[in-house]
Amino acid sequence: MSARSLSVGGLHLAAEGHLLVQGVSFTLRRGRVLGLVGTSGSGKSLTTLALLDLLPPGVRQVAGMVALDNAPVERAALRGRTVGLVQQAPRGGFNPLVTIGRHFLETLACEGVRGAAARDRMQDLLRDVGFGEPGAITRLYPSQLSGGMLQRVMLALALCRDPDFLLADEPTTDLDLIVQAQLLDLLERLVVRRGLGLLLVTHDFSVIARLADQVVVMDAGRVIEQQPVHGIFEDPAHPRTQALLSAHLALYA
Ligand SMILES: Nc1ncnc2c1ncn2[C@@H]1O[C@H](COP(=O)(O)OP(=O)(O)OP(=O)(O)O)[C@@H](O)[C@H]1O
Repeated sequence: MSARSLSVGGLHLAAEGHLLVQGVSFTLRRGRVLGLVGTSGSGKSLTTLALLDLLPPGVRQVAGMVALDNAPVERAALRGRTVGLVQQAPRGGFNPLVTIGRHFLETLACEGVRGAAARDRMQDLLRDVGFGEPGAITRLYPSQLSGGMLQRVMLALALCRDPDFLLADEPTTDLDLIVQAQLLDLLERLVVRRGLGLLLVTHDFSVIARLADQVVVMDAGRVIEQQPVHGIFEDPAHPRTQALLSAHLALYA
């Protein structure tokens, strides 16, 4: 049965004796978007990776737990089937010597889906992320696709196992504004249509304003504020959130 919520509680991460993330807790709900925002180095990516036990070498979890519907779970077992992951800079996430179709077929084979069933599923997934003619895309190599197209392919690959939750770490960084807007529209459609619970990691308050329901603000490894999106913009409580918002408005308002 599908889980309704994915929580992280009391997460502490350390490297070389220093705490990098301290006491981070939040809950992601199906059909909702949780924005995780903060300056560069505030601990957003490490927190996201810790949810799936994918921390880089040298960084270890010293406390904390991950739970589905409040029941603690083995994090590695969540990968793919329960929780999908999309990261920034999609070109680095592909094998340049292998076609897009091969990427799908290998991922689906891990699920035991092969042959015509795998090809049908691949076409459906590519249509779901907005490719009108999926057959043309599957024959191409990663270098033949734009950054925005690759990000959509990455998204489709993350959806191969029909996860309940999606972690998207800076999914629109490095994309031009039009492609960014298209990708955010697509993510919103997936949340509504599939009932995905989306963790949207970003340093960009415009992205938060566009998509998030609930917002967690991190600074120097800690959660400094957590509230519904309108509260973050209309009545930010923490001075650091206020400073981040002012900096954003000075640049973009
Ligand atoms: N492999 C690592 N070993 C040691 N320290 C690390 C490692 N990866 C990240 N850090 C440190 O952990 C802290 C949090 O990093 P993290 O990448 O989670 O930040 P972030 O908020 O995602 O930043 P950005 O928006 O730039 O991606 C930073 O101080 C960073 O230097």
